[in-house]
Amino acid sequence: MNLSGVLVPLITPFAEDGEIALAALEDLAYAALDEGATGLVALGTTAEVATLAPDERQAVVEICGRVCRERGATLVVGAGSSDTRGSAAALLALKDRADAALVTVPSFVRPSEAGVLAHFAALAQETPVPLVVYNIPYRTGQSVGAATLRRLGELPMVAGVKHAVGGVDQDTVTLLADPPEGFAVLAGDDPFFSALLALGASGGILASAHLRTARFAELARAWGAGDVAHARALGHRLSVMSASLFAEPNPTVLKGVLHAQGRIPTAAVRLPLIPASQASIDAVLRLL
Ligand SMILES: O=C(O)C1=N[C@H](C(=O)O)C[C@H](O)C1
Repeated sequence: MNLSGVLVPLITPFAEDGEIALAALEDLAYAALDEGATGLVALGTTAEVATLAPDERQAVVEICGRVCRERGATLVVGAGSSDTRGSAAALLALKDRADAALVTVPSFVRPSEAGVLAHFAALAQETPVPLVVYNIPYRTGQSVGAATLRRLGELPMVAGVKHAVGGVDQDTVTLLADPPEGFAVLAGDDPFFSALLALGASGGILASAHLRTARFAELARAWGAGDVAHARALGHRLSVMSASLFAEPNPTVLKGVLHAQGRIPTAAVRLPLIPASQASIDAVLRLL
């Protein structure tokens, strides 16, 4: 398993009849890996996972798993909920189907940081695959500070964190100054990818990397190699594109752009998301 470089959380393309466009999904998966991504994330937020039926989720994981196996790439699968027992059951179902699970900090419940730690400690005892904690307080309503993130990173089956706090705050700097041994800190807010790499993040899980995948991979390599001048300039350019992609709720703009490029059959999203405006889509197309 490789939790460095760029992992692409795939969108779920829909056909005219509203069903998943499986062939287009497979094409996106191959394209991401062939253009330099180290892995894929199936069933992330970007996949509109909340709207997918169980059989649809299974089909997505099967396609992503097959493509990753063929390419020798890492597959991370989104799993779990705000219910610890239910999350443990969902993780058991990933045995032999994923290299790692992306597990969001329990949302809406706001269990306290001690509760978050207890949740992941319980999951770490039962999970058959390593866990990547998804820390995204502006979606979950639960903040997790650097001290708790360090303790999470010391749990035996916790391999990393997808860190998406909407900026570069003191906890981010503190964590990256001294992460636990073998604990991968992955940027989860696309516009801050370059900034987190500069601070020592191992990579990122980035919806934006459906586009210009090779350049995002190049950015990770440039920071890793200490090529600061190149990394800084490239990072600024990609960050502008990422910010435009997130001008409306993810993945609505991204889907509009992929459709305009002819890579997916429709730009459709499922409610409660609504399609992005043409102005937002055009703004990204102008930057490509
Ligand atoms: O699905 C994901 O994983 C991602 N989701 C984030 C979000 O929608 O908030 C964005 C990030 O690029 C990856």
